[in-house]
Amino acid sequence: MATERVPWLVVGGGIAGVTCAEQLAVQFSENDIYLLTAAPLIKAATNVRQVSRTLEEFSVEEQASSTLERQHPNIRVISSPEVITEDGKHYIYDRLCLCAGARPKLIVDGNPYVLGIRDTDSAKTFQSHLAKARRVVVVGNGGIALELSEESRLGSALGPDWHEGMNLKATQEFSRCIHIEMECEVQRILLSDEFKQLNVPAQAVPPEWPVYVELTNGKLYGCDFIVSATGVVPNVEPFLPGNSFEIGEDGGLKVDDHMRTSVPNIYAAGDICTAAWTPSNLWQQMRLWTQARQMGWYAAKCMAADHLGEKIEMDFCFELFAHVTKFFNYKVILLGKYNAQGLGSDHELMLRCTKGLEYVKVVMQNGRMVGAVLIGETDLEETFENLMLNQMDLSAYGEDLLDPNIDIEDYFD
Ligand SMILES: Cc1cc2nc3c(=O)[nH]c(=O)nc-3n(C[C@H](O)[C@H](O)[C@H](O)COP(=O)(O)OP(=O)(O)OC[C@H]3O[C@@H](n4cnc5c(N)ncnc54)[C@H](O)[C@@H]3O)c2cc1C
Ligand SMILES: NC(=O)C1=CN([C@@H]2O[C@H](COP(=O)(O)OP(=O)(O)OC[C@H]3O[C@@H](n4cnc5c(N)ncnc54)[C@H](OP(=O)(O)O)[C@@H]3O)[C@@H](O)[C@H]2O)C=CC1
Repeated sequence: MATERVPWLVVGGGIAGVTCAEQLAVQFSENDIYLLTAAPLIKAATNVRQVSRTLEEFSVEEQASSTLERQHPNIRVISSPEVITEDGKHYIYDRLCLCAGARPKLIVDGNPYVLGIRDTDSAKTFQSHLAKARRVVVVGNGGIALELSEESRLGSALGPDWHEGMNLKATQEFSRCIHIEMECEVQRILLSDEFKQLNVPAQAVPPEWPVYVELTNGKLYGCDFIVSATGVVPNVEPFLPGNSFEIGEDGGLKVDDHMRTSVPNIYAAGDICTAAWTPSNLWQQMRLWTQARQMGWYAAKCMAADHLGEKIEMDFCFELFAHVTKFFNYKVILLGKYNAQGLGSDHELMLRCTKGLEYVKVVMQNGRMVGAVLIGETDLEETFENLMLNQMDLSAYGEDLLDPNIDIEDYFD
């Protein structure tokens, strides 16, 4: 078997892997950085804009690997799926960072009527199914479900604006309405033959669909196909044989505050990893593009620091959870414990809403602001971010905090 010794090896051409390789390439310009990826195209963050101390916006571009190699002449991209690659080459590394992402967690595996959306190929499959569909059932209540309900049109993980430029049109009948079933789960999925054996009266559910979902609230819906938008599972399997990685509860490779896995000299970043350090009170891991970039960058800094025997502080971006995105064409900013995650009943909520314009929710605990959801052009992100980072006691301000007649920015300057 051909063996090559490489100082720096990064696996995965998604945002975490590419950011990590780019950072190493800048820091060690005299070394070759090897980026190994299964897909022919890589993902790069472009037009990065710092919105505030912890919030950043950027576009994600799918690029040929040659573009990355042109920008960083010391990066070598190898299109192959393993550290022992398909063509039999064996890479021995000094330090390795695993950034192989995650895949959709489907409600059932192996059912041809149940689709997940992750990469360009799965989005295309979804698009072709949708073109012929009269009715689609979307299972889940997260990012993808929200984006799908927004438009009845509808390699590496897709990300912001993944549906732009895709003709995601269903048949006319489907375009007419969105029906939401709350507080229930899918009990079972029936193919049309199985459904027929139930002898359901025709007027209750017209027996004309290829697949049916039975919900825990007793309702039964027929549809052309089901989208399982129910989160992701980290892609750890290819790396487990022969290694003793510690695995987190959510199936990711556990990493410490230096992005180190439990195996010496192997780091991990992005969707594949589980943050196993004690987090700041205002940060939580979510498998997002933003965090993939931050972790990829920070992993490279940690690999470099360990190599040089230097100390490194936890990066500031892990102080406060901050995510900016768009839903229904509204700017959406999520800060800190925006959904009162982990706070139990020990919190208060304050709301301000102007229909069609803005929605502001803050989460307070012991008079301190610990989380916020800002929808629309509220212009409050920087002030709220500071209030959360400072943990200033705001009890005296009460509901004035959200009074639209008070210029809160001046107030706390
Ligand atoms: C439909 C959709 C919309 C999304 N929208 C948003 C959004 O608006 N905002 C946001 O912040 N996040 C969004 N996300 C989440 C975001 O895309 C992911 O969190 C992010 O892309 C994770 O980056 P990553 O680099 O860790 O993994 P990935 O982007 O999945 O990259 C993994 C890379 O590893 C390679 N790979 C996998 N296995 C191997 C192997 N065995 N050997 C070699 N290479 C391998 C893959 O080919 C790929 O290049 C969205 C996700 C989806 C699916
Ligand atoms: N604009 C953005 O920022 C976007 C981000 N993304 C990211 O892409 C990834 C994939 O998105 P998505 O699949 O929507 O994942 P998310 O993690 O966003 O949401 C998964 C949803 O599925 C629900 N769920 C989990 N298991 C089941 C089940 N068995 N039956 C019914 N519901 C279930 C969860 O409910 P519960 O909460 O109760 O557990 C949750 O509401 C995520 O990392 C997401 O953050 C995707 C699209 C847009």
